[in-house]
Amino acid sequence: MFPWFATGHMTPFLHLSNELAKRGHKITFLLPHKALLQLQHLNHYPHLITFHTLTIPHVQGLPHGTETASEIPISLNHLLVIAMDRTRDQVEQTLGTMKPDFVLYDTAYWMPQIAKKFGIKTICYTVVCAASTAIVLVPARNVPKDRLISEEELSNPPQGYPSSKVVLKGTEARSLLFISLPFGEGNMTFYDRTTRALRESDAIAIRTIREIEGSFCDYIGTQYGKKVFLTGPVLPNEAVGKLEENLGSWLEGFSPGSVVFCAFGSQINLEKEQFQELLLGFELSGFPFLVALKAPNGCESVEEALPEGFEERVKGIGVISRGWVQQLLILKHSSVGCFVNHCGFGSMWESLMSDKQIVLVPHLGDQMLNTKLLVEELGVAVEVERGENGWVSKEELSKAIKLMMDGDCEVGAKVKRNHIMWKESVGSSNLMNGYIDRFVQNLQDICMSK
Ligand SMILES: O=c1ccn([C@@H]2O[C@H](COP(=O)(O)OP(=O)(O)O[C@H]3O[C@H](CO)[C@@H](O)[C@H](O)[C@H]3O)[C@@H](O)[C@H]2O)c(=O)[nH]1
Repeated sequence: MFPWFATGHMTPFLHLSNELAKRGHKITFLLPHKALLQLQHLNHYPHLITFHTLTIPHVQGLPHGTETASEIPISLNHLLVIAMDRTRDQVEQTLGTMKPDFVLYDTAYWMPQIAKKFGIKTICYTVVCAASTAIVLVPARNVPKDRLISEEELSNPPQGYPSSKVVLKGTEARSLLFISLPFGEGNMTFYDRTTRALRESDAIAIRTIREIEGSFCDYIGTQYGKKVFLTGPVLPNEAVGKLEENLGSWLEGFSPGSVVFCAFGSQINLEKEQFQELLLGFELSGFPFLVALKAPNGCESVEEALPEGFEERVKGIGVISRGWVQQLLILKHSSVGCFVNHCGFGSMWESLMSDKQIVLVPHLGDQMLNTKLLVEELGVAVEVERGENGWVSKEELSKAIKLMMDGDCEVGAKVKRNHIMWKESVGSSNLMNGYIDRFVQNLQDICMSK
């Protein structure tokens, strides 16, 4: 396993490793040392899953010691990509020694080249929604070679794209403009790298299910002329561990379904004004709240960014966490009634599998498409209305929360009914196990083929 050095990528690769180990397979997981510290407790089969740490070279422009995407703002991601490229010799050496049957990777487009030398099959495993690959990263998407792609071009889906609902509108394409920006050795763009990673693999695998994204998966298969295997969402069955004591007893103090929980994953640093506006929105909603957001851009800490007098005003009813929280365990707590999140692919599945009402505030391109899947296709969530330039006002946030928390509101009730239905149909362990069993069979078939 060789995922991109970001939590949202390494975690699903590890969940898949656990499922493969559960079926008796042996896995070597390549990752930076710092990621090992964060992930090792999620390894449920230490006798079968071995972590192999890589030395991440320093790249000029990155803070010294950077090893993972969650340590840097998104604007520096391309430099970490260069650092990943420079681990190529270490990866090659490890593959040559281990000689696995397969290697699963996502962004390292050079993996098929080295794997072929040792007769190892390659699976390009994408852990974002199939819709985002289908709309941006297919050969039919014309990406200009001599200039940056425009917002308007990106808002037009490529020829044959199978949906008119799951598309990017207006300014939503803005966060994806970087795909045509050349960088690093060879001046490749993100589009070049990812399409090459997909094109040169022996097969493509996607962390999704046909029941939600079948048409997008078929489109990707046709575009690349390749087999597409699905693993399902590969969520751990149970949240591991115990909720941190202070937080647990704080939550216990509230009645069932009354607390709003908010988290925006591992990558988003908001602008300070937007960060403050959201906090004021939680206060305005009148519900108790627990917010886990990273310090905004330009601030060293969350404290420094709080609105004037905020903590005193919300004392007892509002908690603003100072770091990573146990999202899965919080989502299991009966006092939590609503989950406000960015709809990263991990959080999208975790929301869907929870019994909490879902309010979405997407920021990045794939998050916008995930949001469309939940809001437009499944009807299990609402998205907070944005103003000009993507601004989320406290009034709109509070309005969306109230809509979802009000038991008598028709919209909230409809969303809840749909959510229960989808949770039951896609959350069954039979369905999830069926996906993994078929995936293992797909791998075995590939192994047998020339
Ligand atoms: O305080 C926190 C915050 C997050 N999480 C967990 O961390 C994961 C976060 O994953 P995800 O929701 O996918 O968010 P990101 O980390 O932001 O994900 C990145 O990777 C995803 C692909 O997996 C993309 O969809 C996103 O756009 C990209 O930001 C989830 O399992 C959460 O449960 C915690 O446990 N505690």
